[in-house]
Amino acid sequence: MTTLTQLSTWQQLQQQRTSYDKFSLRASFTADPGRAARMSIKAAQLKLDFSKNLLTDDTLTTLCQLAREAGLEPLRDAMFNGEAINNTEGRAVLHTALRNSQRSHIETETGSNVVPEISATLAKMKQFVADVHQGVLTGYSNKAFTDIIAIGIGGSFLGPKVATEALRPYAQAGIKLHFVANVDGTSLAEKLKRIDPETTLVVMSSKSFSTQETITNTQSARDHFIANGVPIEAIGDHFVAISSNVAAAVEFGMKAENVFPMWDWVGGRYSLWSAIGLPIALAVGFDHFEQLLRGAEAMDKHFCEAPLEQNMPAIMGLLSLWYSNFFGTQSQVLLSYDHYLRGLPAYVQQLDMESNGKSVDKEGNPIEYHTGPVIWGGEGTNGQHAYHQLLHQGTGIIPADFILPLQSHNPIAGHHNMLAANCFGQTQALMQGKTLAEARAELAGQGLAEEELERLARHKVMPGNRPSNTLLMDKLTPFTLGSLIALYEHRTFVQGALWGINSFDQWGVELGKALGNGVLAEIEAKTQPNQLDESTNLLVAALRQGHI
Ligand SMILES: O=P(O)(O)OC[C@H]1O[C@](O)(CO)[C@@H](O)[C@@H]1O
Repeated sequence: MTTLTQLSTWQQLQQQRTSYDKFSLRASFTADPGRAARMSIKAAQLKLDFSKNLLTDDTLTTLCQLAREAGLEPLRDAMFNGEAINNTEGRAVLHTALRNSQRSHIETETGSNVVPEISATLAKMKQFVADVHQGVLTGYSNKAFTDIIAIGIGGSFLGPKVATEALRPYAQAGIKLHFVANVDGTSLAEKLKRIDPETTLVVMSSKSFSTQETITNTQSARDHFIANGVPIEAIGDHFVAISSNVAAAVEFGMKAENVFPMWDWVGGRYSLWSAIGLPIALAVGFDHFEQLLRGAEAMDKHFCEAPLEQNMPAIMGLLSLWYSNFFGTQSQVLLSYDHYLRGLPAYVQQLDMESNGKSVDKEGNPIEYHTGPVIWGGEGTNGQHAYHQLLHQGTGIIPADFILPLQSHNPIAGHHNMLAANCFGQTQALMQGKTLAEARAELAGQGLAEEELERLARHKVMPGNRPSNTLLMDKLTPFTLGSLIALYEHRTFVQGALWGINSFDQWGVELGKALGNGVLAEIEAKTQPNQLDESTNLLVAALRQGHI
């Protein structure tokens, strides 16, 4: 089998890479007035400007050829068609089916059509949301729900949390959402302080129904509710669940009709489109949740139909590979120039790092190139007063995605133009940098004496040539949010597909969970003491004593 690095296009890219030592983005823009218009794509109500990348037309063509040679398109089609591309778990990967309003038949590898159960679940969610909002479903005392505590972790938390935060302008009046993920009791306790159990609904989300944090938080919330007036026989009115393990949820005390299904063919970090999105629908209404699905569906269509040279997720994935494997970059930064999108970096962090943090290929062979980058980021303009210094003048290249809605939901005079100017100005500064001559001229303009000017000039030099994408949308809406999240899902897929890894398992998190259970047994003195390594034994002993 030909490996990625043996492909002829990989070798062409290696040759092309050498010419980038002399490549200047600033000069490219001067020499080529059509660069930005040509290196821009509009799809699914998003616009990507990728012209501020270390990229020539030739390299773009070669990268797309690499994708073709590596079989990206057939693998993409296999995913959309329900083939078991998650080969270590023998599962289909069908989160895209959850938002497909066109097809009535999508089969998993076992031959079962998933569409009817998706439709039935959406209908059930719609009814449930309407019943909660209209006060048809109430707590034990027949008072309407005012608060929802959503308990879940990882993919059963980040999607609902980030989408609910992002869609705040569409919030349903009279309903407050609270998210609890961490097993740190403080997280739950702080939320419980803010709610009245009598008018609070708990939505527990756990695909497996075995995740320690989620089970423990839900049990403790149930204890709190019972201790604060909710009759034990009414717990089923206040607790609902989303899980692929319906039996376990019912055993826990949920009413069977209030357990929403999840399926093996939806990965946790790809699950916000399923019933795991119930907290989103409760927060913003089912119609807006449907719009979120439509936005993602529009991006799916684009990903499936656009030629690679005009394909937003493909180009973003290829750029990621270009930097990781040919420039040695280790991380990528996401900069949301929208307060409502402040959680997106954390969402994409899980999506990408849990998917592509792998070092063997699909057959288990060690791979010889760098895979999943570290994903991090935050909210513009805060980052400009913190870590942007490293982006501009640090020793390494950190490719950046800048995300900006053109219209604000809160157009307070002047603010949005300043926000946008900061966003665009940062991409410009990263791209063009500042030469030594420019630094000198600037200092001379400030009237500095020659010696002082020379002393400072080198500190003011900015190398430039620092790559960035700019993603624009008219406005942050449920549709554009869906499209944006699906874009990052598919970017992640493209990278994993090219690297030949399985982006849909996460075995790496299992060892920590298993060892954590062993440590807990020691802490609770259920096993012989001092069975662990010396360092961990001493840590456990300190905890038991309660002081250092
Ligand atoms: O929904 P569950 O089964 O509680 O799992 C929560 C999370 O734990 C993981 O399995 C591992 O961290 C994630 O992939 C998943 O989203």
